[in-house]
Amino acid sequence: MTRAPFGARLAAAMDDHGPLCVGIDPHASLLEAWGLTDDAAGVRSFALRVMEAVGGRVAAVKPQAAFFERHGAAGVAALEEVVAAGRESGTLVVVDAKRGDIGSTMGAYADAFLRDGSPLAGDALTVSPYLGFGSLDPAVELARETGRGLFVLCLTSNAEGHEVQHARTADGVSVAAAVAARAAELNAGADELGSVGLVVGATIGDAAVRAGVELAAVRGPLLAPGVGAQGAGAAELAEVFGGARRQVLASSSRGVLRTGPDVAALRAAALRASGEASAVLR
Ligand SMILES: O=c1ccn([C@@H]2O[C@H](COP(=O)(O)O)[C@@H](O)[C@H]2O)c(=O)[nH]1
Repeated sequence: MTRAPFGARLAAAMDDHGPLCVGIDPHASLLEAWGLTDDAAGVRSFALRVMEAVGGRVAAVKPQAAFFERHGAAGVAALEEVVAAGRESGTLVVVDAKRGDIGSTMGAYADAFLRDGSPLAGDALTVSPYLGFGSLDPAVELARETGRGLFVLCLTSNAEGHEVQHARTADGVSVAAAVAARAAELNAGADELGSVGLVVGATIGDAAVRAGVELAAVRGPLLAPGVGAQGAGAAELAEVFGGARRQVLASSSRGVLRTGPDVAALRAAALRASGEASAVLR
């Protein structure tokens, strides 16, 4: 199937709907709060209700694969339904599975999440470069071939990320800066926004500056989890992203999901979060 590159599709979606990605994280506690069972049927109802509320109204959704996988095959089947619902509503789907492995195995992950015809293939996948950036090559190649995108973990929103991401290579460059530089190389030929993005937490304060990561130079999208439940808001987005703010896709899961299960309330929360992100990022 021929489709425009992910970066171009995401840029258009953010222009149309604002720079918000709604995370679909069916935590056990949220399932209980929504009156749903903590099993695959509950996860399915939860996720499809979020899609009903926000499909066609926000730039992207980000199902967190772990919350589906914890319910086995039936949970994974629910994730497949979310991917299909995104396709039907025209909302981009970023599957947050954070895959990363030796190249030969990475090829199999790429087949699962990035190959046309796979029921788990959304529009983009989160990947981990911490087995070496080159180990991601099979995913990079297949994503390019199929017009899909990648978000490579760079500066994550959790405090523990620091010990790996701020470590220095033999050249004195931080690991995060080396990851960002490799992503920038892959985006070199892109017209507007490239298709190889980074994950940069909205909670990291001045860490990009301290790690020498030149966010704008990446020329790809910057997925920014941490908005809402992890404490980041407009001020934090402005601080972290500065001159790269137009590349940012802010991501909020529990901040929106807590307002469910009412569809209208979920939709209102998502639109409010999208408006707040637009005010600072667009
Ligand atoms: O650095 C990262 C990378 C990914 N995440 C994921 O985003 C959501 C955050 O959920 P909230 O409820 O909005 O806190 C979750 O799926 C994480 O796995 C992240 O938080 N930080």
